[in-house]
Amino acid sequence: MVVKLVLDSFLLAHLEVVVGVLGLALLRKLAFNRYGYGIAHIPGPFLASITDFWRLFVVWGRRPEIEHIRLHKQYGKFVRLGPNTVSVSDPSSIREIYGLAAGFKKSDFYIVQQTLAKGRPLSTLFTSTDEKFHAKLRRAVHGAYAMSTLVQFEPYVDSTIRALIRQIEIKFADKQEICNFGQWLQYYAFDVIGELTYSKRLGFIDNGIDVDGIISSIEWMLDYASVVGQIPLIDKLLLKNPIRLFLSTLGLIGSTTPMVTFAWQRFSERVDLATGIEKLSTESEVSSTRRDFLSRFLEAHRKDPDFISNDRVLALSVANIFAGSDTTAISLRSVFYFLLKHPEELQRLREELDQQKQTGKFKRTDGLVDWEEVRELPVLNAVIKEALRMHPAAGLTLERIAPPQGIQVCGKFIPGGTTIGCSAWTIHQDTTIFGLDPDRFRPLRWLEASQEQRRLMEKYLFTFGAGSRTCIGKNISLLEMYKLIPALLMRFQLELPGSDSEWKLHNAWFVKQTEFYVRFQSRGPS
Ligand code: HEM
Repeated sequence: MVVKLVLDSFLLAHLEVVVGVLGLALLRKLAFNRYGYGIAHIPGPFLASITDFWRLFVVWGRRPEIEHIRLHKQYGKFVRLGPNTVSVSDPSSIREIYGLAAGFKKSDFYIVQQTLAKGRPLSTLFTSTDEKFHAKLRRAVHGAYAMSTLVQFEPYVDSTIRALIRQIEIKFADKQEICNFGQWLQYYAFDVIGELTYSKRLGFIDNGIDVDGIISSIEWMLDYASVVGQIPLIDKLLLKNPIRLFLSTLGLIGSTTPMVTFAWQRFSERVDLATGIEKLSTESEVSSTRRDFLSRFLEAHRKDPDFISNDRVLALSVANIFAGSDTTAISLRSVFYFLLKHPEELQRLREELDQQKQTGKFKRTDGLVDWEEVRELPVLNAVIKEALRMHPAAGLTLERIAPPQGIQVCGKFIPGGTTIGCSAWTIHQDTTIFGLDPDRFRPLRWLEASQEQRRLMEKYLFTFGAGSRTCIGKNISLLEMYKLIPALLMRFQLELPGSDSEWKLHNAWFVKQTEFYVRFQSRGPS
């Protein structure tokens, strides 16, 4: 009490001095931010150079990709986005930053995305920032995602496509009701991941609902992580504050993320938690032949139980759901939306598919197509690549930390510890690679380009990232897209409710589209 009184009277008597000292300390910090990190020569907004709150607010505005494109147009290849943060939009920097031996590691932005399991952050394949640990984990499971396993995954994708078609027929085709197609594509992406991971559709499509609120919980997490991830320290005061985590480990408060609860339930339905071995139930009699992700992760567990522990198996499944569902839904929405906005492109694709069908190239009689039949179709290829270029799912720079000794990027020295990265949204605007009209949806650019130009366009398509942390699920997502798009286009006539219908975009790390409505009409039996 006495101490407080003395302190109060001191503060009152010396208020100006106290304010002056604090002001000086703040100025010193701001000056250090601007000049102390060794990147003062990199241009960018003044506010960005003195405080990370600038980029936090840009991201909070929910359209940072527009700001990033604008800034690169104004300042060139290098833009300073924070006191210690740089965005690069030169395609040749991709190899330098993300290359296998480049020596960069993921930034703390990814730690903010770590979901919690009983108060412990889960370090997954996607969110791990320890590159050695990551490399070992990736080696242990990469076979599960290899191109050669795709054929074994096809039946799982087929059954989900059939379920989606059935629902569209029942609810929307030839009816007045307009389909919230964006949402159904999300149900599709979640159910496919469920099928692939657990051999079990999770019920998004069958029930037409967000099962266990899992989609909205991921949405909440992305909203949070995208903003807070700009100043990761804030996460330690909020979701990952030590007191909260401690109380959660004691079970006094619940902090387990719904996505983890969800993955854990699926996991414990299949695995005897005491032994870590798959349960033998009538349903899993097929387990000897079942080759879904979970059984592949459990195989890795049997090979190296210490490293691939039960928790790691859980983390691997969570990474699939987190990284593979929204991203695929976003990409599918882009394909359909851009096609519907460009009827001549839709027509070109329809003609390609109809011709394949009429000439007996599609063997199946159930209206679906096999991966082998569609993976090389030129127009389909061009449409998908162009949609992935126009609207990459990840809407911020893929942040990395420069190695301690510093490094040259595009001829510029970047000091060790600098956060640096490229965003697909700015890379894909590069006119030297993608042509003079990069903001137009023009699949023909992929067909008209010379062999050399196409090679460059493919090389610098950054939608799936690059290097050691490149998307491990790319083949799976392509499988999901290459099979669904023809199946729907051959079965239905799709149109936007009005010629001026526009989707809405919300960039919370993943650039999600909403209000994408479509009318369906049957095209007759296939
Ligand atoms: C069109 C759909 C997809 C897009 C656009 C996409 C995009 C990306 C990107 C950009 C990264 C790199 C992130 C970074 O460097 O910061 C990534 C990593 C990853 N993706 Fe995908 N992804 C898609 C589908 C999938 C699917 C279907 C799965 C799972 C089956 C998946 C699982 C992962 C995982 C586990 C990582 C982390 C890989 C690592 O660090 O080793 N993704 N994805």
